[in-house]
Amino acid sequence: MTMAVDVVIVGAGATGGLAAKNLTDQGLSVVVLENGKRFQPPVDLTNSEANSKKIQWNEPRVYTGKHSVVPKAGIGVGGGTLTYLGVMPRFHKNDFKTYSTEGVGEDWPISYEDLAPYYDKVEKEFGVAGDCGPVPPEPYELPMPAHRMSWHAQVLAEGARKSGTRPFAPPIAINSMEYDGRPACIYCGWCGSGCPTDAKATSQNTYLAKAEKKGARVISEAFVHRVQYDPVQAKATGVLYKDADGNEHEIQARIVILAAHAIETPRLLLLSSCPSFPEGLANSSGTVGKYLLSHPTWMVFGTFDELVNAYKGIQMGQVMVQDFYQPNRHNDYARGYILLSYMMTPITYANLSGDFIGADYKEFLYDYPYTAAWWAHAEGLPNENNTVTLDPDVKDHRGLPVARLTTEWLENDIKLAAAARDKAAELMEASGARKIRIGLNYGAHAMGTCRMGDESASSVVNEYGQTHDINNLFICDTSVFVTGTGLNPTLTAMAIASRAADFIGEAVSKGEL
Ligand SMILES: Cc1cc2nc3c(=O)[nH]c(=O)nc-3n(C[C@H](O)[C@H](O)[C@H](O)COP(=O)(O)OP(=O)(O)OC[C@H]3O[C@@H](n4cnc5c(N)ncnc54)[C@H](O)[C@@H]3O)c2cc1C
Repeated sequence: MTMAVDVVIVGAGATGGLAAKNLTDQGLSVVVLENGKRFQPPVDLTNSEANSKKIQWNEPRVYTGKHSVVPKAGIGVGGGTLTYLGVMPRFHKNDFKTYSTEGVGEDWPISYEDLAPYYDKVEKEFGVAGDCGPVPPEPYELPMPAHRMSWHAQVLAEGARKSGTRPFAPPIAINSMEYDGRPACIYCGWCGSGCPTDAKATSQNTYLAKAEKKGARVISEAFVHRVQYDPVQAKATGVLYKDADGNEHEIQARIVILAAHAIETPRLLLLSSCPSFPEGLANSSGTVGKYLLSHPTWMVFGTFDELVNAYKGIQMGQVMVQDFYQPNRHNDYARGYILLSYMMTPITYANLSGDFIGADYKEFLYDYPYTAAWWAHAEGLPNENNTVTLDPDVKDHRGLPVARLTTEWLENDIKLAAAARDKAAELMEASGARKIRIGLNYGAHAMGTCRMGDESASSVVNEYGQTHDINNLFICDTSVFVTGTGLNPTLTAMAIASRAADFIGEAVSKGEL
């Protein structure tokens, strides 16, 4: 099958869905291609932890390097938002200027002020509840009030307050009241397995649903394996994809947008090498796949004499501490960290235990209903050697090389994460835990790999996600991040995508694209 449209978007996740809605509203014909299936959450994703296997990226990848990274990627119409936990804080002003403020990382070509109107817009369109907290980038209001803290969050907040910090209910994209036609949360605790009530905002139940009503087409089980390039026009001309039966299709488009997340977007560019771009499409800088960012994190568990039943309620972020986020020159590390409440369903709890074994492990499992948990979440600085490349040996079921991830934390990352872990343990003790256990240490989230910048020699895209090399090829997912910050990434990725979509619409109306 061959089809011709104005815009083809690869990936129906957080940013792809948003771009589809925005560009459809601007009158463009849009097709979104998604590798995963289309689920009906109330039917397909009800009350089973095993569901997360259906909606988390489940194709092979190769992990190398000294430290482990869990890219936290989704699959299916809705992408990562099907399984994410909805914590949606704004980045801070100095997050965009780490080099000028602390001499580490790099400055972004955009500032907080560039994104502020888009943060505001996305929070309203998507539906975010909560407070901006005691140290926001600027005071701001969210469209829904905060959720009442669960008992788990109250236990953690009490210790945090006793220790002199200011815990608060952070922004979270789960309805605290009926909003935009979706119901209020019933606190069933299945957020990560796919919200069965639609109270959690996903790309599927917000942007994509609206885009499809206006004529956008979302094709699921469509794996894009090549972006087509015409050297005569110096333009991307569309994409090739394989359907579930392995049949080949082509979509021709004036504009190609990659929104496949920070692992699959660079993989696709590397798979799309051609005589004009032998090292990967739009990779004249050689930076496609480099500077893979993630958050160095530790799980910190505290077990109490009384039942906590932390699995009741929203899984993550019913309480956050951001008092240690601001850089402080008295620290022996740069940047900052946050603490987030995080209690998971039983199998994930068992997996996040780290290396407890034998009787210790048995006791840890037994303690589940008595246990509270902080997720200590720090910033990992950009490192050119942290990469996504094509694995030379392992192929997917289509015969295509899979992504190979290489990661190593450097000294600052390790020190910062350790400070976050120790602070979480201190707060847990102040809450009255009788036993504190340090669980898994891993790199969470995936960002970077096609970073934005003003210089075409050292970055892949400009501030609007437009590749320096090919003016009708855009990237609008978390791969464009320059630094990872210590905060959850999705709201910022969506704000960037919203700004990129406005830029594309304007360029089209001026006849520039
Ligand atoms: C368990 C979990 C919890 C999380 N919790 C939070 C949280 O609380 N807060 C937060 O900010 N973030 C959270 N995240 C991360 C969040 O999901 C991602 O940051 C976000 O979804 C990234 O958006 P994206 O548009 O870049 O990519 P995604 O939303 O991942 O969408 C990319 C889509 O592209 C598809 N795709 C990939 N390759 C191809 C291809 N070649 N052809 C066709 N389709 C393709 C994928 O299947 C996927 O659906 C969490 C993630 C997980 C897994």
